[in-house]
Amino acid sequence: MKLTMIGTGYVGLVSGVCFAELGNEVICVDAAAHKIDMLNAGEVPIYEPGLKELIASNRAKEQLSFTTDLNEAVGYADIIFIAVGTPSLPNGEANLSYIEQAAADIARAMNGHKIIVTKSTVPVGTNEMIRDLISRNTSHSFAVASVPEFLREGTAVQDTLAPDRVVIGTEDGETLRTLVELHKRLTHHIITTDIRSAEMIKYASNAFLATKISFINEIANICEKVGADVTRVAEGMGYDRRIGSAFLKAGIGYGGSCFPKDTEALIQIAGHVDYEFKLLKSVVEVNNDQRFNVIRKLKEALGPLEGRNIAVWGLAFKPDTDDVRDAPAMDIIQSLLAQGAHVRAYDPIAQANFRRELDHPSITWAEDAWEAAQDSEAVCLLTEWSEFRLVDLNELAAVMKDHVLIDGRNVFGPEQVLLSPFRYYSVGRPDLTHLEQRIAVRNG
Ligand SMILES: NC(=O)C1=CN([C@@H]2O[C@H](COP(=O)(O)OP(=O)(O)OC[C@H]3O[C@@H](n4cnc5c(N)ncnc54)[C@H](O)[C@@H]3O)[C@@H](O)[C@H]2O)C=CC1
Ligand SMILES: O=C(O)[C@H]1O[C@H](OP(=O)(O)OP(=O)(O)OC[C@H]2O[C@@H](n3ccc(=O)[nH]c3=O)[C@H](O)[C@@H]2O)[C@H](O)[C@@H](O)[C@@H]1O
Repeated sequence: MKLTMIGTGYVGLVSGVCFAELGNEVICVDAAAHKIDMLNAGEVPIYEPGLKELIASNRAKEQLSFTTDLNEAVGYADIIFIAVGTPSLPNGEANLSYIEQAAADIARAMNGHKIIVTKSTVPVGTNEMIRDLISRNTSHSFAVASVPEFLREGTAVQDTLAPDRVVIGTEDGETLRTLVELHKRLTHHIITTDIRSAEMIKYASNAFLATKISFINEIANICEKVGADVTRVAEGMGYDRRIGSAFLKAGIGYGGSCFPKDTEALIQIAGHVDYEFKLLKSVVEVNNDQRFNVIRKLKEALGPLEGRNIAVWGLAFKPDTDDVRDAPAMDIIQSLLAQGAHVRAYDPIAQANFRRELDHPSITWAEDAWEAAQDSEAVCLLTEWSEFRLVDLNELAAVMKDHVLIDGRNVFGPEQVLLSPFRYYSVGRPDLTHLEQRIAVRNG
């Protein structure tokens, strides 16, 4: 089939490339000329494992191309996917201006019947708004559908080629058959539904995953006070198939371009129909506070932070991405700076993106984890990049001025910590900072 993808962010680019990989002819279009220039030069504007290779092979097969010319791209295809951003407005609602612009652009460029599919995460009712907007601006026939995207950054290619499910919301039978045909090689789990339910499935899924994270983070906070180990608690809960083990990793809270904005947007969607989503409001509140446990633990270990050298390992909101949108590291570093600390920051991939968002004379940008730790009094591990797991804690201690380790992602095991001089703070695991407890753990 001939497909056009509007927007070459994570969703547009990865889905476009994966549809090409399945044998479709795909044009990806973006209004940002610098992204298209990069893609045409063989570069990839985002860091996503496996993506560069797939782009190269599909361009070589002439299955995939990139352009800024939306007229040409819309004219060429049978199915147009809208994959533009839907960031938060200051009040938490989704900003639909990119969606409206894309819909208006499509309407003007149409040259015959088109299927217009929204992949972007949009509030319930948005596809109907898109249908109205397009019908006011074209005389050609068309159908709309909602096919929300569930990929995760860092594993986007495998998530797209082998999704848990595909949701197709449309009220048009022929459109449904075409979209099922397009997606059936990806999974047997194709859920077909009305448009409004499809739109809601996306928000409900992200909100539920965010709820699991805030839930386990609260359990972790209680574990710290009662002397239980949240990693064992999560394991014990996760074997119950009704609960499941995924998304029960306690840490410094969720970040990224989606959970924070989509939870806020769903609270607003509910509010517009006079429903107060109390549970989700608490999920957000818990998440917004969880990251500051890092600061509390630092103060417990070091006292006032003014003039202290604090190393920060990991700036991306999760490993295997260079995305720093709503990364917990942003708030944590701002808080450190506000308290007069010197920050020595390092991330293997996301450092340049982070620095564009937040730079300060009191931040030293390190070339590697060791340089960040040099002469520091504490290391705060905020993103669980695999290279951090391999660090020998005794070698690390040797380059530091004092030995505080705040492990925001529970990367290190008690056996590594017990043999090191660190005053170690994890999330929801038994306190290893006092000698008697260390000896008790060591003796089993
Ligand atoms: N990032 C992710 O992992 C996921 C994102 N989503 C949703 O997918 C949507 C897109 O997200 P991202 O890919 O992260 O967005 P993004 O903001 O990274 O990229 C959107 C792209 O669309 C382009 N664009 C905007 N208006 C345009 C127009 N009228 N014509 C042509 N290009 C235009 C922008 O220049 C930009 O390159 C959002 O609604 C998001 O919530 C859904 C699942 C996963
Ligand atoms: O709508 C979206 O954009 C996407 O949002 C998330 O994907 P993503 O944000 O890429 O990454 P996740 O792996 O979900 O992680 C989100 C955040 O939660 C945190 N997290 C995740 C899992 C966990 O157990 N604990 C935890 O703290 C991560 O560190 C990260 O900060 C969803 O997982 C995707 O299904 C969805 O498509």
